[in-house]
Amino acid sequence: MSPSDAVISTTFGHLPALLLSAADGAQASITLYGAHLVSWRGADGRERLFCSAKSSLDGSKAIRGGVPVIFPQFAERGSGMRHGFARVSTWRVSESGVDDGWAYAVLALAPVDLAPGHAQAWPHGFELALRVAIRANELTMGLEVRNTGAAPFPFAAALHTYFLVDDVAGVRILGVEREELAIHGKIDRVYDNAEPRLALVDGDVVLTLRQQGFPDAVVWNPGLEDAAALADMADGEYRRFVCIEPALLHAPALGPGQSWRGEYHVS
Ligand SMILES: O=P(O)(O)OC[C@H]1O[C@@H](O)[C@H](O)[C@@H](O)[C@@H]1O
Repeated sequence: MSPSDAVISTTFGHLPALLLSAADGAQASITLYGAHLVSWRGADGRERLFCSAKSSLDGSKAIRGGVPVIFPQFAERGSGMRHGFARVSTWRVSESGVDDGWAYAVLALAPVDLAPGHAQAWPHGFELALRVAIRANELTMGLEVRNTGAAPFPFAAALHTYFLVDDVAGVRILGVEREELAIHGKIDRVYDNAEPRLALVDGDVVLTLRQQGFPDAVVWNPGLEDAAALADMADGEYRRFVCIEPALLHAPALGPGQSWRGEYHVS
C-alpha cells in the first residue's frame, strides 16, 4: 500500500470522514463531525467499537457510539451543554499520514470552527488537537488542549469510548475497583485518580487500556431501562457495549499559553 492510501477521505453515514488503513490491515474511520472515531478494526479484522444502528449520522445530534470527544464539560458537571460542544462541532484535518507503520490523522478545533451559539456560550481562546493512530491491534489517541486566549479557563475532557462486547453481563473490568468489576444492570461510576492501566475482559478477548494525563476514569452502561429512554439506541443494544472513559474531571484552570495533553492507548 502506498502512503497516500493510508488516509483517504470518505463518508460515514452522511458525514465526511477519514478512513485510516495501516499496511498491516488495521483500519479506522473518523468523522470530521466530533473528530469521532466511529470504527476501529485491528489487523486481525475484529471491530473493537460499538456504534448504534439508530445513531444519527447526519450532524444533527452527537453520534451514539465510537469515541465521542468530551470537552469542555463532562456530563452535567457545569452550566454548559451536556458533555460539551466538541462532539457536535465539525473539526478540521490538520495532518495525516504514516509514521513507523502507524496510520494516523490529527484533527483540530478552534473557536472559528464553532457554531456561533457555542462560541458565545464558551467565549475562550482555545485550540484542540486530537491525534488518532492505529497499527496492528493497537490504537493510540492523544488529545491536546491549548489556551490561546488572554484569560485562564476551566475545562474537563474525556474520551468516551464505547467498547463493543459480546454481552455486557459477561464482561469484567480489572483495575477500577479492588475486586474485578462485573456489570449487573445500569452503571454510571466515576473513579477519581484511577489506575493508569485497566483491562477489559470479554470472554477470551482481553483489551489493555492505558491512560496518561487523564487522571480519572468513568464506567457507564445505561442498562435496560435507561437504554429504552434513549431514542438513538435500538432494543437490546445496551448489551453490546461498555463505556470505559479516560477522563480529566478536576483540572485546575488552564492559563494563557498553557496546554494540557492526555493519551489513551488500547491494545
Ligand atoms: O447520553 P449522553 O449525553 O451521550 O451521555 C451518556 C452518559 O455518559 C457518561 O459518561 C455519563 O457518566 C452518564 O451519566 C451519561 O448518561
